[in-house]
Amino acid sequence: SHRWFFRPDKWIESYPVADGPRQSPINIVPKETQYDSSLKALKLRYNPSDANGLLNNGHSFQVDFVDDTDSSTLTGGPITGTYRLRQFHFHWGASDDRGSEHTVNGINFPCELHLVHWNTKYPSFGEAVDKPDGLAVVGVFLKIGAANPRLQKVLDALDVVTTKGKQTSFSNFDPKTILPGSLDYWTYEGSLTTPPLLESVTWIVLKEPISVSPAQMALFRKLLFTKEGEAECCMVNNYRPPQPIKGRQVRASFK
Ligand SMILES: NS(=O)(=O)c1ccc(C(=O)NCC(F)(F)F)cc1
Ligand SMILES: [Zn+2]
Repeated sequence: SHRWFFRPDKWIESYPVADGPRQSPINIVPKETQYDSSLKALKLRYNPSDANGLLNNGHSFQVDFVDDTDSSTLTGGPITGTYRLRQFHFHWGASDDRGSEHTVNGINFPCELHLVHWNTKYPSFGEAVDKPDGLAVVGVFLKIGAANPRLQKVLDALDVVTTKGKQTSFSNFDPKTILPGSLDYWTYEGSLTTPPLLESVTWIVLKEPISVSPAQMALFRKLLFTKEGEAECCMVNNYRPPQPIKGRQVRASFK
């Protein structure tokens, strides 16, 4: 079943950094975070025409962005300089009681969105991905509620990328439309949550979730981990559980 396709407990065998000092995700305990008045507001400026395709990569699906200019960027927040949007993707569960990677007071959300950005002090994403200040990922929780019309355009494209390796055209989409009203965030130094688990990510987790309906969650769960022609295994529970905080400080941009 899907347990054989996504085995976070096995990753240590090939990626010793799996039990490193700054692994992600983590459980966020708001009462243990520290408000930092020096944290700036997040500035997300995305150009919808940079959206460039949607891919089932075998462990999630991602919407890729053209990142050869500074037309879709993240600035401000806890970071210095300019980070370019590379892709966004999601993690979700087999049922609505789990699926997110970060948790808040031990609470799991059914889904979590990650917007992946890389530091333009490096020449490319590939050069940035293994540097301690190389990436900045904005995490957004999805909680069960009313159907989210802004999400629907992404979900409607999934029926043609059911199997691993399938991709489809996807353009003219502004990720700002799937962000919550408030950009209040928690931030900490962490890692990629999938192999190679590189400790290169400044995490920026938004406090306010966006909504998703049960019917919309069912669309995520129609994807497969497997390639066309292989015995089908549904793409669910593609989330890594929270990792040890190891003394890290989680800062809050809000009181
Ligand atoms: N789930 S996450 O932490 O946002 C996350 C973000 C990006 C990647 C990624 O690009 N892996 C491919 C690479 F770079 F070659 F390693 C993996 C995980
Ligand atoms: Zn992710």
